[in-house]
Amino acid sequence: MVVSLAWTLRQHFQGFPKPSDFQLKKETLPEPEDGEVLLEAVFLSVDPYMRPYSRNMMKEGDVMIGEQVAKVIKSRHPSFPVGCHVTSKCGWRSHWVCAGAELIPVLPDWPQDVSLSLALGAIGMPGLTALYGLEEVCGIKEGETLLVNAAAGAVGSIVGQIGKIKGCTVVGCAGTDAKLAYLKELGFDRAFNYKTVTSLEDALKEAAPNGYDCYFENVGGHFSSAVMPQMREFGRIAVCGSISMYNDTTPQTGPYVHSHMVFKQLKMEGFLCGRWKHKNQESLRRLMSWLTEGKLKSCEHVTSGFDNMPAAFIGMLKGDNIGKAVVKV
Ligand SMILES: NC(=O)C1=CN([C@@H]2O[C@H](COP(=O)(O)OP(=O)(O)OC[C@H]3O[C@@H](n4cnc5c(N)ncnc54)[C@H](OP(=O)(O)O)[C@@H]3O)[C@@H](O)[C@H]2O)C=CC1
Ligand SMILES: C/C=C/C(C)=O
Repeated sequence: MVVSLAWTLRQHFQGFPKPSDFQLKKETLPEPEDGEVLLEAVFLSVDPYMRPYSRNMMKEGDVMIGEQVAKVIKSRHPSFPVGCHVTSKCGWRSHWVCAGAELIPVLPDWPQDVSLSLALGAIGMPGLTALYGLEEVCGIKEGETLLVNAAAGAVGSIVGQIGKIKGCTVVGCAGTDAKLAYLKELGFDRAFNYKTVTSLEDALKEAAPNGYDCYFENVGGHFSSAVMPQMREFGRIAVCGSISMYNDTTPQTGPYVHSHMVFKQLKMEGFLCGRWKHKNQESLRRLMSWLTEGKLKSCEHVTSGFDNMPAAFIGMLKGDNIGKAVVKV
């Protein structure tokens, strides 16, 4: 019998999440039955989607949703022997018993010198999101100008680097000067701090005087309104997220995009990375090749200790992270 720790949602978030919204509980787990395994968390992910999804998918008292890299410590499933690593969507739990069918093994031949935590970042859901947003939604082409916001984060940092791999001019925005320095290290052509520029409109114009062909949208709200007039004709906008709106208590309103959409003949499409899950294995291999060839770099903001899950989540929403925010147990 194993006693697991689990972080639950004590009460729905009102505005910005706070530590008292979470509660740590103990769960006694059964022994694994045939076809099941016992998992022990190694790395847990904290992601922006947990904020909006908590409202739609969870009730108070539920275990926080989320993905982790876990080690199999007991097994009654032949495909998942003791000692192997998997990704599991079992939430903010230290241990879990589940059917093997619910698990995704990490890529076979995972290089020894690549941290398994990247299965939650560059070689995981955020990396896939960046790739699908650019290839499937934007249909990005060599020579185009790409804009990405929240650019130093898990998704944005991969978006910009794939943009460079594809021969584009890449502009990124982020919220600290340390993040801008990181974007330069990654090869972004231009970067600015959206918090300190005197005019967002002028900063966007200065970074790309001829406008943007593709806009990878992570932020939404006012930022989005400033970009629309600066899209080029036949521009494409991949709406990946809108983190500037997740903690709003009253919805933001306009300006509205319609006239720019019409007269510039823009295409704007929201997407969830799961739409292309049939391509994930091939896509993860491609991301791993870029990483091992040195074309793709990955940075992580690692918080130590399962006890610190809420602090890591709140810190990520505040913008503490450069690269992917993860918790190491
Ligand atoms: N559609 C899909 O399938 C998926 C969508 N997403 C979305 O992609 C976006 C990025 O996610 P991810 O890379 O994991 O997260 P990040 O690692 O980028 O972390 C969040 C970052 O958002 C920025 N941020 C926070 N608040 C604001 C604000 N009010 N205005 C502007 N920026 C803000 C902060 O950076 P800074 O210091 O620069 O402000 C912070 O570091 C999110 O919108 C998320 O919901 C993510 C995965 C899948
Ligand atoms: C799967 C993730 C979705 C968002 C909106 O973050």
